[in-house]
Amino acid sequence: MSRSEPTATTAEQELEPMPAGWPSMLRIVRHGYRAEPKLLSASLAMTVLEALPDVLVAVWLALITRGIVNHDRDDLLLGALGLAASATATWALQVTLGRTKRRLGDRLNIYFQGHVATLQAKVATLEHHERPGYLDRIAVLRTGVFALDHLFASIFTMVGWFVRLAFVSVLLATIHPALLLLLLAALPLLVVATWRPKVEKAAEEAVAPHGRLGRHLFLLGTSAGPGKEIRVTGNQDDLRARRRRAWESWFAPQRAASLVTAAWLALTWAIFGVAFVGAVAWIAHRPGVTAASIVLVLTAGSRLTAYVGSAVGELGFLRGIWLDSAKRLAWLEDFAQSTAGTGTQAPPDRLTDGIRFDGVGFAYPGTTRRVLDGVDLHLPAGSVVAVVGENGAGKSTLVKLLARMYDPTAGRITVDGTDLSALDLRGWRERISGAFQDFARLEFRAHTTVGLGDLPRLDDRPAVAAAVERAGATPVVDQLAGGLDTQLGPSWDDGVDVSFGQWQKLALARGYMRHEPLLLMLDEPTAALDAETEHAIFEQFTAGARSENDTGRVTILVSHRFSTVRMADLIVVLDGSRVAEVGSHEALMAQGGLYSELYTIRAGAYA
Ligand SMILES: Nc1ncnc2c1ncn2[C@@H]1O[C@H](COP(=O)(O)OP(=O)(O)OP(=O)(O)O)[C@@H](O)[C@H]1O
Repeated sequence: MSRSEPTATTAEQELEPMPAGWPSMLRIVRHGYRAEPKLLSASLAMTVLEALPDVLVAVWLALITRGIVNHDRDDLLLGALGLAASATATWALQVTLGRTKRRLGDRLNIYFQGHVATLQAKVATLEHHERPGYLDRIAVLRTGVFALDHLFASIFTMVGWFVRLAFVSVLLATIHPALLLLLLAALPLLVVATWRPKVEKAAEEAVAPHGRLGRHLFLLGTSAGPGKEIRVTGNQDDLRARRRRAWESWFAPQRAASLVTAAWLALTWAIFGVAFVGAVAWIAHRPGVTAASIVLVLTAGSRLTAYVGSAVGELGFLRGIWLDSAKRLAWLEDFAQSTAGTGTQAPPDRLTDGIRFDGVGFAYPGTTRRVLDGVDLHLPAGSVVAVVGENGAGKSTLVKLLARMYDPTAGRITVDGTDLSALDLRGWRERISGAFQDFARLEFRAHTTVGLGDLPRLDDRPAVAAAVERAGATPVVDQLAGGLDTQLGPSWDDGVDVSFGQWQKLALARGYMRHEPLLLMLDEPTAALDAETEHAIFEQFTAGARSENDTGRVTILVSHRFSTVRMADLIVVLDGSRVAEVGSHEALMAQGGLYSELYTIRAGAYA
């Protein structure tokens, strides 16, 4: 295996364990009951009822046999009528229950999709999108959520099989109590059936990173964008070999686990089979045994076998798929809750002092390397602050801490003297705004795409037009056939696509929508634009930031372009996770340190 490929355990390393299975399942059932109490109760009641006529078939067959052997017309008639009644009741219940369950399934499906989407949006941090182990959990849940309604179908079926098992056991006990020992013989089977999916799931989870890598490489090999690069570099064969290795590393351990558990299952089936044949032989050889009781043992026993088999299969599904989805959903609920933040203080209306970093250190969850260390900074109210540094110096991380996508692991950040973590998270997010290098392409009509930057002013056309103007996106909108009313995104009716840079300008306009933010974060929001355009946009912006700034807004600007950076009031130079220099362009140039060195190398190329 290549050193760059993931080891099987990396993803789940040091993650908090998933919640326990059965309590999670109970939680999901409670959700289902809250969402659809009537349909759920009706389905359960019918499931229990449905078991009775099915089991009684053994009794009717025994009666018919006794009627034939004894030439008893009453037994014969009763048995035949019972058989007909059982068949009719089974059919009627099956049809009604089938429809009810389908309706319940559809409704629960909609409910759970909404619930998972809401939970994902509620998670206040980015951790579940950035940490490999969480990505695995969410990826499985994303596909699993479409099947969560089946969990209920599975539970009903399970309940049905166990009710049948109980009925048939009573029936066997009426022939001879010793026949209940057959249930004991079924126990190892049920134990193995419960254990098997757990082992297979553990094997699946251990190799999940290989699966993710395989899918990633497959997408690389089959998508247009990477396709260009792969052909130019001639990497096809290497990628194909890596993908094959990834799939093999993913598949082989799972197959091994499956073979071992299948062997155990076969053994326990054999134990049950021997016990069943033994029970029939034993009953047949008992003195005074009647043909009717042999028929009863045979039919009840074979039904017992069928029920055990079905219960085992259903238990496997329940344990392997539904229990796992339930655990993931319960985890996501807990996770969303844990990231909600405990702060309650409202952010100030306007900044007077600004934002301070006191000894701030940060390591991404699940890692030990500090990507920010001992950061002391004062970002004065009303200022435009540029953050520069080499790739990986921690610029975006600093921005993420300010947006509270993560909390510092050491030190603290304060806003006008109040700890950022003491502020109500939602309240703080409502007072910040931003545009980022990895922006979202929101495929709506252009005015919505921009207006979503400030939900309360979504339909405020002048506000949208002003934001478009400030972001230098007016030419983009002018070029659209329907102006701000144009549908963006080629996959929609009348939808048009715009270039990467144009999407980025619209995203920047979205970032400018909030008119009174306390903090505006611009993390390389114009990286796709040429240096002159970026320069022009920020020249206009910084002039505005100084003249129309009633809230003491701090603007953080991350850029690699020194022609833009030099316009800032304050420049923070990050180097190897620490703040190397802070000051105005002139002061830093006079200092002759890292900034002046970088400026001299780079500025010539862009300014
Ligand atoms: N989600 C993450 N999990 C673990 N490490 C991360 C994560 N995101 C970033 N890092 C690491 O943190 C360090 C700082 O990353 P950051 O994105 O803040 O750098 P940057 O200065 O913005 O870089 P660039 O100029 O390339 O955008 C890098 O070494 C990066 O590998």
